Amino acid sequence: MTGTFHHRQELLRREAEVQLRDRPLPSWQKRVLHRFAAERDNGWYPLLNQFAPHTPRQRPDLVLVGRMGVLVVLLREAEPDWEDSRAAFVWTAELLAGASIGSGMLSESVLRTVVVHPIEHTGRQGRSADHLAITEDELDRLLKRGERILTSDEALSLAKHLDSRTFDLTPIMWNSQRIPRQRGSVPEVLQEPVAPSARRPFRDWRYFLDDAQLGAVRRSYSGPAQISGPAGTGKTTLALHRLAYLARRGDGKLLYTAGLPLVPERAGKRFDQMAPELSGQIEFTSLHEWARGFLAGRGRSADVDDQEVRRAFDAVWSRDVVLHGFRNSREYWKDEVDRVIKGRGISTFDSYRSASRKGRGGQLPPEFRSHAWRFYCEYERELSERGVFDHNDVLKRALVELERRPLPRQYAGVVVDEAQELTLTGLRLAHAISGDGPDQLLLVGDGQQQVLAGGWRLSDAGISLHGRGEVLQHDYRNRGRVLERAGQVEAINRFDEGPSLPLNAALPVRGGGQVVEWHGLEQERALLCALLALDDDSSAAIITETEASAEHWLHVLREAGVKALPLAEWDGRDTTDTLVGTSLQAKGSEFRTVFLPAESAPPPGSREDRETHQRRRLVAMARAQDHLWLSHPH
Ligand SMILES: Nc1ncnc2c1ncn2[C@@H]1O[C@H](COP(=O)(O)OP(=O)(O)OP(=O)(O)O)[C@@H](O)[C@H]1O
Repeated sequence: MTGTFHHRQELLRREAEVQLRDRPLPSWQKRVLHRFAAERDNGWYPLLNQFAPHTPRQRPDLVLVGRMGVLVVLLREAEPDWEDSRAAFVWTAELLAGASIGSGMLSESVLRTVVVHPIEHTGRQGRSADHLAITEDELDRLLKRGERILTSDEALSLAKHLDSRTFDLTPIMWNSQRIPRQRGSVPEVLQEPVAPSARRPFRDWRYFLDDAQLGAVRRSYSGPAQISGPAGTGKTTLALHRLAYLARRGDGKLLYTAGLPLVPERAGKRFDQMAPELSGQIEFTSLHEWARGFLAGRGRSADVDDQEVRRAFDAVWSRDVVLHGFRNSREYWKDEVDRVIKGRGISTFDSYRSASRKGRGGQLPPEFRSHAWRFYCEYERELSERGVFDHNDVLKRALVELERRPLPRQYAGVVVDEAQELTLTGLRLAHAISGDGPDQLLLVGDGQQQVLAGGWRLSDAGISLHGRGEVLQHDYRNRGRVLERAGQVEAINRFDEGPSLPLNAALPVRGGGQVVEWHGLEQERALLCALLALDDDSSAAIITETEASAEHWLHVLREAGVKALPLAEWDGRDTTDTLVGTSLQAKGSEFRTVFLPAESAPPPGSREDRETHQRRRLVAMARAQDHLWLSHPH
């Protein structure tokens, strides 16, 4: 078979020689092209630039499409400029925009720029942030090694798509009207089965950005900018692509941070899948972690003893008699201290008396403001007597330290995801890290998904958008029925910064989906049956409102022998375990199937509790891609 295989390759090579005979290409480039053409039977489709060898500097000489992806090939004697190799990549990516494969779309991750040099080239070789540089004798590295990320049909449809989109690329050794059958001589190693794209998890990142997303990725913003849009519209996706775009420009380190823990780590994992070669240029960390690391770097201790902080608060709460009378909720007063007083950086009673309590609903009568202030002062005293500080103090200290002595080298750009969850101090800190320069700060968020108390105006932090905002509308995550159901949740957006859209105005990209509304007495049994009946091992999660309920379901699953993982411990990696956690812990994630069991917690009393409850419910439902299982109290 090997003999036949080589014979066949030799025939193809000769056929290519004939086809390229009249092209005035240097002989080394011809050798490379013959080699590529000889791979036709192995499912590679070459498209040659019609101007080659006088290809414009910023265009590829050749695009090669195969099961290992789309190669943007530059045949160059010398190392191309960074801008040229990037421009060739972008040009090809733009041609591919809108190309679909099976049920999915493509992402930049299938594209790779490769610079091929003549054999005698002695300059830089190997992988750079932007491309792989090899010499002509190393072509096997491209053609034989590497992960197969497309099926043969997908590769063919992409090659055809490219052929139909431009006259600049001409198929060589294949014709989009008449595709030669692949021969039986294909080595077995190339015939490994590839899961049909329909069954691949949608989060594979095999898609290109839509026009609105792509525009925002590339736009040059003269100052801070904002991306908003309902759940599932690709805000994080866009932010990550923008980071990749900025990283490729190579102006320095970038920061992705968020107003919530877990989110940056999961985003980092997504980024690794998308552009692993750029991961080293971007720091993924929560704002609190960033502040702790920064203070530690300045020789200042910043470790928070959560238990001691809790004890300090509980000591004050247990002595209180007045605030209980206004609202008997520890969480409410904890939020007042954390998210309003400390979160807004209020340091005198006078400023608290007149402070906006944005996002807190209901008025707090003046006498209660003074009690709340006294409560706060006692809490501060408790903290200092115990020799500890809380998370707000860490952010505040970092902010003060940064104002005292700015970063020696600024980030080339800062993305703040889930921005609606930041406190005002958090926002000020993010702004102090990024500065106001062009492309320095990108705020990403959706007020309808705000799950933590509080709020602010950008102007409170001295940030001005001047219309630099984009609103996304196409929901790529939730199938039609899931989106319709989640959109019915009355989740009020109290976060009125910049333009926004509610979930029920989002346009589903994928129809169908399934919503089960379960009513009955034996919820545990029903949920377990539905979980076990899932026809595949794609991702599933049980999302609850309270941590106690999450604990309960973890226990139920484990008792039933179902492998379960707490969402709080999950970093975003693929897993076949069922994930269990609260809607807060589910932020920045998505699952094929989501279960929302009914909970026995007392119904929320105050208006703001009810609103928060509804927003959390929306967040939970909007994590579901295809199936949503809702249980209703009997
Ligand atoms: N242009 C696109 N084509 C196909 N899929 C896309 C596109 N943009 C985003 N997606 C996919 O849609 C899903 C949701 O994207 P993403 O998590 O970025 O949304 P989001 O707006 O940040 O959501 P949320 O606000 O709920 O966190 C992801 O699976 C993402 O890969």
